[in-house]
Amino acid sequence: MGAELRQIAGLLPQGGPGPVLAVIVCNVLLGALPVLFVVGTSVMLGLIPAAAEAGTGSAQWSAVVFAFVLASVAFTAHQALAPAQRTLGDHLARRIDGRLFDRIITASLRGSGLAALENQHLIERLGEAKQDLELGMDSPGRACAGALHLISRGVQLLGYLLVIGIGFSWTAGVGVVAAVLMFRYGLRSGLRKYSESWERLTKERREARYLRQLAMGAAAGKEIRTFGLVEWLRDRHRAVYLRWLAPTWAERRRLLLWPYLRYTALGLGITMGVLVAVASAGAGGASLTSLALVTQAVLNCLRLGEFYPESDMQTLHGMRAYRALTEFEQGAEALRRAREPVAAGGTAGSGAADPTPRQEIRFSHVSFRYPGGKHQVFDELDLSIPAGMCTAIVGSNGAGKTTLIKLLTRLYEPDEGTITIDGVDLASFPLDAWRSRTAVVFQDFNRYETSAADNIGFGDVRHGDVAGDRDEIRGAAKDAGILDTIEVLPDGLDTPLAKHMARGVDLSGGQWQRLALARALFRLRHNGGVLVLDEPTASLDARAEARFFEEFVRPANGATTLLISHRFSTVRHADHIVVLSDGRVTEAGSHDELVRADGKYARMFRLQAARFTTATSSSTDESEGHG
Ligand SMILES: Nc1ncnc2c1ncn2[C@@H]1O[C@H](COP(=O)(O)OP(=O)(O)OP(=O)(O)O)[C@@H](O)[C@H]1O
Repeated sequence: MGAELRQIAGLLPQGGPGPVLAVIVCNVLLGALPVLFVVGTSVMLGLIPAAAEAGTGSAQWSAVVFAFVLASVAFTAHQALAPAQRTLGDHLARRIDGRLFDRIITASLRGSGLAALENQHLIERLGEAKQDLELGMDSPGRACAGALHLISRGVQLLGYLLVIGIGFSWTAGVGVVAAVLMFRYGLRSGLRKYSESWERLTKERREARYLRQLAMGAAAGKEIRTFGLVEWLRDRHRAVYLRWLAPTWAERRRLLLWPYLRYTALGLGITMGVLVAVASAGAGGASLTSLALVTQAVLNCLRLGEFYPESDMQTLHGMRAYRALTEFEQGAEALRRAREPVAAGGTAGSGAADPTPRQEIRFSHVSFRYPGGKHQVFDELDLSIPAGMCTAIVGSNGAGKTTLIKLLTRLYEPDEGTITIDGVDLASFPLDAWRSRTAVVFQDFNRYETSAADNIGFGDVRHGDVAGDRDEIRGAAKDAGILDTIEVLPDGLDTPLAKHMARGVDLSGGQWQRLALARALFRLRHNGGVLVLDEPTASLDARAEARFFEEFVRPANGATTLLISHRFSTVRHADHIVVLSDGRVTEAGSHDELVRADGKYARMFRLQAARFTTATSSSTDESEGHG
């Protein structure tokens, strides 16, 4: 508890002084009022015999009425304040969780590189933090509110200690408080151990969650049905769930039940002793008031040994998300320090601040391995990408083509070697200046759930209002061959591209790909100099693919284009073709040169051409049918 309370105390200021103070005051009152009620009712009880004798209107009678009013006010105020405890606590929790959401977003977006977001351990920690915060049941905000709610129980305990101590005996008061603390200790330590064992089963819970997600998603749903995986999925989920449930129940009995019973028995023993002492004091002539006072105080105290629903689980589990977030922040920071460029960049050695290539982009002796990765993706890679032309990169799966783009866009830095622009180290240009020159269509491009205009305008948000530059957006859409599709949507360029939004629609895979191309073109129109295309025709139909080079790559005139594709019908038109294999360039030249050289490129080309010829000779012109 100590470490958790320290973390909670460190987080509390995030809630703001006003809300924290309000929760504290509310809890102090909620703790004091029941004690006041006990005092009021006990005093009233003690005064009744004398008041009955003196009759109405006597001073004794007025004293009874005063004690009654005091007890009633205490009772009513407690009833009225109890909902405020929850409301104020909720408000504080939301404020603190809101701040942590900001931290999650900041931590995720921090830095210019991608290493933290591609690190399995860190991304899991981030996911855990996000999930607990989103659920909001045992979040750090709830832990803070829960810890402050403990004040109310603490004030009550202290009040009863004073009542028993003053009204009867300090030894009895300390004994009862000790019994209560013992109940609580048994309960809390059982809960804590259970919570630790729960965290040990994270792997099983994650797998069960993953299987549930598979069952509920449309994307996976297609394969699950067509491959007949329904039974497999159901059985697997049940098995994983039981694998997680069985030890959980065993632990519950071991960690929660037995310690709870042991400590409860001890606490009850002490309490019984105190009650017997109170009873014998009563027989020995103690006053009615002190007898009522002590009996009520002892019984109410006993109730404080129970589970606190407003605090216990929250303070035990709530800080899990905070720890996960802190771990992500620290891990990401360490990765960044080790692997990332200084985002502001340095000054270009040549004195030129503009990184637009005029002669070539060159990879010289570049070696690279992903952080924590087992194998070297590049080993002394040497590669020249001539400026103003289209260079195509081909290679088998896993050869490192996408990694090459990540290095070029400086999402990662080479472990060794340099990338230069016209002889100047790329790392010496300001990162923003370089990124603003590059337009990239990634293989797994984003599908933004916003309007079609935004989806294109995101290509260059620095151009004022994202969707404001309508003519340019239309121009880019036209060049990417998607304008006709957009114009027939319910609200044209303003149509939201998400089915769950009002008047929203979804596009086909190929239409989305054209939209991603339009986004890159929009950037080229404003700022580009380098165009990077990773599998840009993967979802295009045959006719669009055949025309892709002429209609899309050629018009990007003057841009230095890097094209990655497995489709040789696209690749063959490139000015320069490079074959990547085993982390190095094994062949380079024009299509004709490489075919003449009769190496790997020629073999891959012939293989695809032969397939195409066989396919087309055995069917009618299928491509026309899809156009
Ligand atoms: N984030 C990552 N962390 C660790 N290893 C990675 C990561 N991304 C890719 N790799 C590994 O790096 C190697 C190169 O991957 P890359 O995605 O660059 O290949 P590719 O040539 O683009 O493949 P494909 O043609 O299948 O798209 C592969 O062995 C892959 O497993």
